[in-house]
Amino acid sequence: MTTDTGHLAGRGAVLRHLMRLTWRTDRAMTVLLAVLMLSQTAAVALTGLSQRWLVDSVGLDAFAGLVAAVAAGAVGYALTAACGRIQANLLVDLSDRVDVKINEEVLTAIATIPTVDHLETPEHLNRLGVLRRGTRALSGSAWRLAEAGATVASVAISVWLLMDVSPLMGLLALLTLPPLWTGRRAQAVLRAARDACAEHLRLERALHKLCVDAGTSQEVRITGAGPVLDEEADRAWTASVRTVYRADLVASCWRLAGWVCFTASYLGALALVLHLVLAGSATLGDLMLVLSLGSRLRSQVRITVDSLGKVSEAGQAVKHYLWLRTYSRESARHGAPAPDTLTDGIRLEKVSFTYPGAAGPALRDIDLTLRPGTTVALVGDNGAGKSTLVNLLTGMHEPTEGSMTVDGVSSAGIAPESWRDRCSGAFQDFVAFELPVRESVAIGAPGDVTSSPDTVADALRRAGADHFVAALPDGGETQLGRVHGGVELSRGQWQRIALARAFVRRDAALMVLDEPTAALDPQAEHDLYERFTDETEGRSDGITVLVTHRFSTVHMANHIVVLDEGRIIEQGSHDTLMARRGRYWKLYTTQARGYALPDSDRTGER
Ligand SMILES: Nc1ncnc2c1ncn2[C@@H]1O[C@H](COP(=O)(O)OP(=O)(O)OP(=O)(O)O)[C@@H](O)[C@H]1O
Repeated sequence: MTTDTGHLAGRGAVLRHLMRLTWRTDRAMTVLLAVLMLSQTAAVALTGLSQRWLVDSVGLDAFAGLVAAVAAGAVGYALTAACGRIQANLLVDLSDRVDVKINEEVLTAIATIPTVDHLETPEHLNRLGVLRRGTRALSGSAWRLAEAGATVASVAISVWLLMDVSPLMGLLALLTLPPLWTGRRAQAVLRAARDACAEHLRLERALHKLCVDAGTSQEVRITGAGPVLDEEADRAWTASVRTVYRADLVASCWRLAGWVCFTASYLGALALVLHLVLAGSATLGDLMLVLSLGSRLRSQVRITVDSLGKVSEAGQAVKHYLWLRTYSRESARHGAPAPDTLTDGIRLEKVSFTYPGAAGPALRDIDLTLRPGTTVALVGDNGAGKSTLVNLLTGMHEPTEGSMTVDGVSSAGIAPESWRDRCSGAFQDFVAFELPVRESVAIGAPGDVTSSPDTVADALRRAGADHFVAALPDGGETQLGRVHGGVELSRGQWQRIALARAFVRRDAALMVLDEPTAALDPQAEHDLYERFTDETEGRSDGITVLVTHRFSTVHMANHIVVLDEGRIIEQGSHDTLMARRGRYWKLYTTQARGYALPDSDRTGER
């Protein structure tokens, strides 16, 4: 009960918020729409009344009354037709604009949640999918509700006029109940189906995207996986269509049942008035009124059912919107600002982490100290937990157990956006920002004064991108990316731009380089890290965390951490770990042996 009340209060708050949003979007149009809606309600009453006057005046031979009735009917009809058309057009336009604002709100909420858990949990992704598809319904929901309210008012007027014929006609108001109730049942069935389809629709979109996306379609074509993916996507689509189809069928049965009740009761009402007319206690005008208002009542109830249906559709989006707001509020952390310079560094004590919904932890009992001014390399087999550890350090995930401190302050007590401002990073799956070169690099420190042309040029140089950028048609101002008619780069060149983006924030407290040179050749990677190590040698505050599988690079790090199945199995300097002849030694010597020249080649060299 309390939950229901809270839920209703939440829905009320969302509705008020939507109304404010509509009002702020266009006040004049909001007022105009409200006036049009009221005019339509008045027009309904006027049309009904005019029909009654008309028949009564014919009976009484009252010419003036006849003219007045025709005039009132004409005004009522004109009002209904004109207002309805204008209202529909304006509503589409205003809803479109409110939709843009709601989308902005939703995307901002999704993007500003400090961690990325919600983007990796299927249940949350389904909710976000339904919400994103439902923003259009949300944007018009306040109007739909107003429309339903106005129609209910016109139903009340119709019934009041009918009661003039006979108080028994008041019972006609009850006619509206079955279609309204069954309409609600139908909507509940459709809502459940939409929720049930979310997973299938998400899968279908993801699979079809793989086939048409420029980045993935090449592999899909070469491997010939297209038809298999297409078939899988079709299966997901068919499952979704079947669910909706079944729900449509059930919903139609509910609606039909409601209208059968309505029609039966209406015919009963007509029979009653006919009986009254024959008995002389009602006029032909009354019969005309019942005929006219009765059929009008039917269209009013249909509009109300439709409007409430749209409100209910929006209600489903509201449910997920409320969840997003609550989730975003509960995840928000307003901690202290991150330290300007690190003195103690980052410490992890007994840290474990389990991905949402995962069976077991990806990291267990991690004890690690990252000292300022050092480069720490994370090594280990695929799936050992290196990227997960990087994600914890940057705040993309929070430890599920243990503690992480930055200069002695718990990471949970530091404002996430402040910590992110102190981090920079380059990744294997980098983003190719299709912007002019300078912007594509400067975006690494947005709003930062250090992103001046000189700083960008320096970052490009450190990333080894200066030579090819200088050769571009407009140098640093060259537009990148063929989608915008710019210059297309090779994957390695794109990766160097991504590295420059990481380097542009020179004062980063934490720089994570998670296999950011996978697209570079080994020599280029070696040169890059050598230059990078030389340049950062004098820096006493920043921490660099490096993930790479190339041991020629790893050995340059001050501290090396070896992970295996989510645990740290060794850590120390290159020399210490080599002397220990443990896993690091084994990995290093195996790779070194792979690069060593056979004796015959050495002889040839000499
Ligand atoms: N988003 C996720 N949800 C659930 N499990 C995940 C997720 N990402 C990674 N994992 C799991 O966590 C474990 C560690 O993965 P992680 O990506 O950290 O390994 P890694 O050492 O970086 O591997 P690689 O060298 O292949 O990049 C793996 O078992 C992986 O299956």
